[in-house]
Amino acid sequence: MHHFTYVGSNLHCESVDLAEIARLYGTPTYVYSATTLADNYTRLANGLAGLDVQVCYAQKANANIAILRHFANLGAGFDLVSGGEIRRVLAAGADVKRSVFAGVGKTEPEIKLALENEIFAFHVESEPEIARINHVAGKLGVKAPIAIRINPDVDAKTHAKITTGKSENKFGIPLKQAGAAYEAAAKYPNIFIKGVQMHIGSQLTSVAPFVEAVTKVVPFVEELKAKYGITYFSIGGGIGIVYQDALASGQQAWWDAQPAETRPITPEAYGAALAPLLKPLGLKILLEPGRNMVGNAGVLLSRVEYLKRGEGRNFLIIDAAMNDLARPAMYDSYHEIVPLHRDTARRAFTADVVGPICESGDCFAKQRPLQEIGEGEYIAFMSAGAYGFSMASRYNTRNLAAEVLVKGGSFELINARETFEQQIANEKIPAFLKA
Ligand SMILES: Cc1ncc(COP(=O)(O)O)c(C=O)c1O
Ligand SMILES: N[C@@H](CCCC[NH3+])C(=O)O
Repeated sequence: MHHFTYVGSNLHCESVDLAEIARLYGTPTYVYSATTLADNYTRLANGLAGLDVQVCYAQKANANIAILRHFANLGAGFDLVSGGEIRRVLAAGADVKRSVFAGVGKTEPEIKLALENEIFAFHVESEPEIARINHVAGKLGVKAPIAIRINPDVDAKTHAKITTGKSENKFGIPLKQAGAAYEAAAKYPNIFIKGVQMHIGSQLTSVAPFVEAVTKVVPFVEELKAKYGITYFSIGGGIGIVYQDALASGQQAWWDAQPAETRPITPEAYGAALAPLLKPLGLKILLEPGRNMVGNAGVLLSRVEYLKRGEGRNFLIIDAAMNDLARPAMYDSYHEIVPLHRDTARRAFTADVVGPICESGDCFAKQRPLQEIGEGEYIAFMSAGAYGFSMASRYNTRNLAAEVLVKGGSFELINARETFEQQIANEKIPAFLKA
């Protein structure tokens, strides 16, 4: 469920008219619902009620410090993949002690920063990384807590670019080699074996691959508990969200109307399927959800610049582009596109919705049925809260979008639109070119 809905003819986030935000701050602008964010956190934590659960929100999905603070206030830690992400936790005034550090390429300065801030654990992705963590911990005179990321070789049945738990993926250590990796880790003087981790992919739309992976790994987890006294098992993130029919899926009635076999995954179904497998372990269970926490809590607002009527094709040219929301260009992913002002009296038409960037890939939707809409009107991309702003770039010297957080009837800018001065500030012309 989410809190984006039409009130009369106008699309609202909670009780704020989104057109008001578009007019006030301009576009493209991301808008997030604080209530949806909180609901998503609570539903997931409650889905595994009865277990000792720690939610480590995967910050890569949306790293705005206001959102981090909101989740931290609710009790979340974070799943981090860079020194920059550690710095964001600190900037949000949150605690790194409840956070884990993943990623295949951790550098020495990043490991040092994590240790200095007493990271909950490193999620180790290779044997050479264990040696490096041991070395940095030794220099600091501390013991580094680690968990090894297991690659269970399970098909997550998601997009090839975001599946991570197959043996051909670069992530983790294969289950068959993991025992030896733990034995090697146990020999290092500055390493403390704390847990075990896995993450099989993103945007999973069914619980079956999660069940398969957990079932496959559980005997090994039991062995690790007996051998090393590990205290936690992180089952990663990956729970998918609804992209098609995103607006309707904000209503309970929509979920109830879906046939049981094809009903999209919910935190409740995820919890119900996994809790019985996890409970007997008697371990703390870490979850690393990203998309499911923020995806349906955000929209991207954009303004129509031109309606170009091509040969047998309409092009709706808008002021957002692939640099603002890269998912359609990168993964051919679908985002529902809706007008901020709905007018049922208007004709329907189909259009390619495109941005102003000089690439044919700068296309959000092809031949999309829409209400006829024209210059100066606003649209919203639904389900844009995850991997939207966090993947934005400045391609074509475009400034990064603004971000706004709504709660009830209030809203506040949580990231002002970048200016060209800010964008260019770090660049300089070297003296040898100033002839
Ligand atoms: C290690 C790890 N944990 C958690 C996540 C979050 O994934 P998602 O946003 O699909 O929940 C990712 C990204 O896929 C990841 O690589
Ligand atoms: N960036 C991807 C998800 C990657 C998940 C990160 N491990 C997306 O937009 O769907």
